[in-house]
Amino acid sequence: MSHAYATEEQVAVAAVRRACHLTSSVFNRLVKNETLTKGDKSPVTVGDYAAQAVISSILHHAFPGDPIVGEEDASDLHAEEGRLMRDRIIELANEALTAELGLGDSATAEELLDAIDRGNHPGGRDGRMWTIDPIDGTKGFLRGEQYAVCLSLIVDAKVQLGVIGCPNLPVDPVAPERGIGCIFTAVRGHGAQQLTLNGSNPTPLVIPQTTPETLNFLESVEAAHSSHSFNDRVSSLLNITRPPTRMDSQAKYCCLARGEGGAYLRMPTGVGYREKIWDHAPGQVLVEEAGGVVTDSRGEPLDFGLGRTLGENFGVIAAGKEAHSRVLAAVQEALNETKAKV
Ligand SMILES: Nc1ncnc2c1ncn2[C@@H]1O[C@H](COP(=O)(O)O)[C@@H](OP(=O)(O)O)[C@H]1O
Ligand SMILES: [Mg+2]
Ligand SMILES: [Mg+2]
Ligand SMILES: [Mg+2]
Repeated sequence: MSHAYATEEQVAVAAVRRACHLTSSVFNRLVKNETLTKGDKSPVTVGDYAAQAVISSILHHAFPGDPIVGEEDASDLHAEEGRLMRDRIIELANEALTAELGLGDSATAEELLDAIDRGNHPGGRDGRMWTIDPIDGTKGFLRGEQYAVCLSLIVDAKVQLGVIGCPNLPVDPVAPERGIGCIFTAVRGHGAQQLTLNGSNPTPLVIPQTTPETLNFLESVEAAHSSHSFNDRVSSLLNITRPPTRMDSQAKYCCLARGEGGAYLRMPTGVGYREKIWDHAPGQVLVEEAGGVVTDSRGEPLDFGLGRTLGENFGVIAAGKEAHSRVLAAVQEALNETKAKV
């Protein structure tokens, strides 16, 4: 790890590992009153809050001056109704923080809620900032399917480091006996790799060439998050015969980076939703460092300097270089068809 972000990468992998152990152990013990519905109707669990507290505390310890753009905030936990959840989050976060990192005595409830709220940075074009998505794909997490613990370092609006932990993802899709649980890391200019969940056995990742027979789309499970019907249309324009692979979270970027699927296509459903930077920053650097290309549906790069969101939603196309240009052309053809209809 001889590069400018070696310390950041080491700290980020340690933080993601800790959070992955926390979330997978929480899943087996999750009970009904440990999930809330946020203002935008999306779910959040004690696992999301505790994992953000852990990652934010570890980052603060190592890089006290760095701002954080984190998905969660502790506002729903201050009220009396939030007390049971709050106690559980504190217990889980302290278990994870004191386990092996030697961060000293247990943190107080106030310190951990502050750690969660340190994720309130507005983002922007200048300087260093971290993004945390403590559980990406909370719906997948609740179903016992794919989810990801996602961390990135953005410097002057460019993602320099991405670390994604996927506790439920098979280590090797064609060798199920190797078990589940992987961590993916990428540093701009230094490649992408997959590690085991305990941080060992680094394997470099390079996206292979695809043909229409081997190409298929990776897409969200949730129809509300991206248009399944648009992807169907693009598939038929490209003569893709394999059905799409539906999977929650940035595990889609990880699978793409190691040669599964061939293209990740996420087109807006038309409800005016703005994509969040923490849902794409680590995936973008991972796919680019594995030799792929990530753009919106116009072929423009994603802009991580606009704030907490990517701005107006033109969707996301991620694929290997050659597949990307074919998919982009088909996406534009499908968009033109839609325009011609209205
Ligand atoms: N209407 C919408 N359109 C696109 N993305 C949405 C959305 N509503 C929620 N999301 C985002 O979709 C993410 C999950 O992506 P996917 O569908 O690929 O698993 C969620 O992340 P969280 O689960 O971290 O909240 C959330 O940020
Ligand atoms: Mg969420
Ligand atoms: Mg997310
Ligand atoms: Mg999340």
